[in-house]
Amino acid sequence: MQSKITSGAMLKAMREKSPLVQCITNYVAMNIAANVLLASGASPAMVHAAEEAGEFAGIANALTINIGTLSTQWIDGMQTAAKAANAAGKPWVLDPVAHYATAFRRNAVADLLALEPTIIRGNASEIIALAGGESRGQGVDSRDPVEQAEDSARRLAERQRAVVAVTGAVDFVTDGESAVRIQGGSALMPQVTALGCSLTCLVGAFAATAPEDIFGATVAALATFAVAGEDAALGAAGPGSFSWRFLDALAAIDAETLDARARVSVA
Ligand SMILES: Nc1ncnc2c1ncn2[C@@H]1O[C@H](COP(=O)(O)OP(=O)(O)OP(=O)(O)O)[C@@H](O)[C@H]1O
Ligand SMILES: Cc1ncsc1CCO
Ligand SMILES: [Mg+2]
Repeated sequence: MQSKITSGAMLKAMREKSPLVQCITNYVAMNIAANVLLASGASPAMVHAAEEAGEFAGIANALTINIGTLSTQWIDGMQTAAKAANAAGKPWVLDPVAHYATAFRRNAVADLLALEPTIIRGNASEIIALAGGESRGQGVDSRDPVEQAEDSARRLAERQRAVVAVTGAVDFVTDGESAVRIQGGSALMPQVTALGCSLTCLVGAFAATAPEDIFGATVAALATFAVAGEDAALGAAGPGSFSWRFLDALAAIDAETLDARARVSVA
């Protein structure tokens, strides 16, 4: 299903709404992800404890769940929040960080998939493994090209009835029927930790803005990262200066620029 409104219009609407996004993310990502959301115009809250995660999911406009630094207590919070989001009809995004690495992660992700995430966002190695394929991922880092994950993404999207976003040099988004590729970004992006985790949170912000157009919302979030990544790379001396330039670029990008520069093509 192709989106009826542009990524730029989505960005504008997201900023007008400034959605509250409950991010259950890892210790590495918490700070950068919150800053990415603030710079983009959304309102992040890192709330993960089982005692409150479900209640908070009732308040938030969207939920994102990332298994990067997992523990049994965190899994309780994730499941409670996902169930509450489902009960309240709110979209939620799963980021299956390195789920192939250990049995603990595999089991946690299988249980979360059973709770039917609205969107799954991962790197190529994660998506290949999630669809049952043999991935070459090393820890949290992808070692597979996105092109190799495209069939896996389509299968996973069909199986889960979810939108699947695979990120890397050229991103790929599919709902199992339609698919697009998004070019842009920078080779410096995978050299800064947790930008993928941060993108997962931003996907939540766009999904909260356009729950009726989850595919278009996902594309808009990825396109925003792609254009901001290009801008941040200009003049960046390396991963360090890229990192702060990226926040500035996210804050500076406007709807017209996004629509003029987003490179989204039907796959
Ligand atoms: N080689 C590249 N060239 C351009 N953009 C890239 C490249 N690699 C990644 N990106 C971009 O970086 C962002 C994060 O995607 P990535 O696939 O690195 O996530 P990830 O592996 O889950 O990251 P992390 O686990 O560190 O959070 C996306 O916007 C993606 O398009
Ligand atoms: C480095 C790292 N380790 C666990 S989560 C994380 C952030 C990138 O996925
Ligand atoms: Mg990741």
